[in-house]
Amino acid sequence: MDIVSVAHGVVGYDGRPVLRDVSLTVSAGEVVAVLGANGSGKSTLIRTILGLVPLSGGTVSLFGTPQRRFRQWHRVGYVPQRLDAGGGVPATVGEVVASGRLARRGILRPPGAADRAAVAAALESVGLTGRAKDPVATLSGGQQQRTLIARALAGEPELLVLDEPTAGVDSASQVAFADALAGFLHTGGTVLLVAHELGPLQPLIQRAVVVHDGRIAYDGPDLPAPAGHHADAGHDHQHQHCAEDSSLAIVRGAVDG
Ligand SMILES: Nc1ncnc2c1ncn2[C@@H]1O[C@H](COP(=O)(O)OP(=O)(O)OP(=O)(O)O)[C@@H](O)[C@H]1O
Repeated sequence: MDIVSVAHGVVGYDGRPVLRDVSLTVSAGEVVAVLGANGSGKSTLIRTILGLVPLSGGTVSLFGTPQRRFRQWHRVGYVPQRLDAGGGVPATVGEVVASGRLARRGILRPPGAADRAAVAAALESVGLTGRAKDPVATLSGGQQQRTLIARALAGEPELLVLDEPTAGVDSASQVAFADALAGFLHTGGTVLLVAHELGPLQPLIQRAVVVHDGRIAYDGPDLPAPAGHHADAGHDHQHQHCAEDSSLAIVRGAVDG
């Protein structure tokens, strides 16, 4: 079954086209990375799939249901692009992760054993067991990102959508995240993620979709080769041009051969 299906999707902001006739399907159990240069429309594509940005043309279906009629949002986990952790979130790690259960249990019902077990399993899967009582603000950026991933996993989704889950994240957290993702895949999950650099995620990715100027420029199994020192997991800061170069290399490869 197609978990996600976008057909001829057109999206614009204030009349300015950002996605132009985009079609994409993601099947059950697939791990698809959306790659492309800054501003190419990657975030817009996944936000459109989630119904956070309206289509001005085309259709989106989730789990075989047209998005406008889709109500089973507990089947979808979403980790948005990380905000710079400036302000400090006054919640504990445990509270943030537990909030990922709300769509499952309904706000009025107190958490039960299944909720607590799911939260504990999610914390464990990202390597944050023991940090549940710590305020999120006391964690490193990478650990905060892991908290958000645990929050999404706690909802026991079937589809996980992540916007640059490893951007600017320390290498230990990248590895912890890759392990969590492998565990999620083992349970039959489907993953759609936006990435600039794949790093430790690379072995898990089965398919790359390259967005270029609001269109799908490549969709297939070839992933960008890790480039030189950029491939080093300890290489922490973001090099946007690297992904762009890799994407263009893929596109050229697709055109040439
Ligand atoms: N809410 C918004 N309102 C107006 N324009 C927007 C909005 N969000 C994104 N854009 C613009 O749409 C274009 C595509 O943005 P988008 O965030 O989808 O790209 P991206 O490929 O995810 O980029 P990045 O890698 O920088 O996250 C950009 O020109 C961006 O400035």
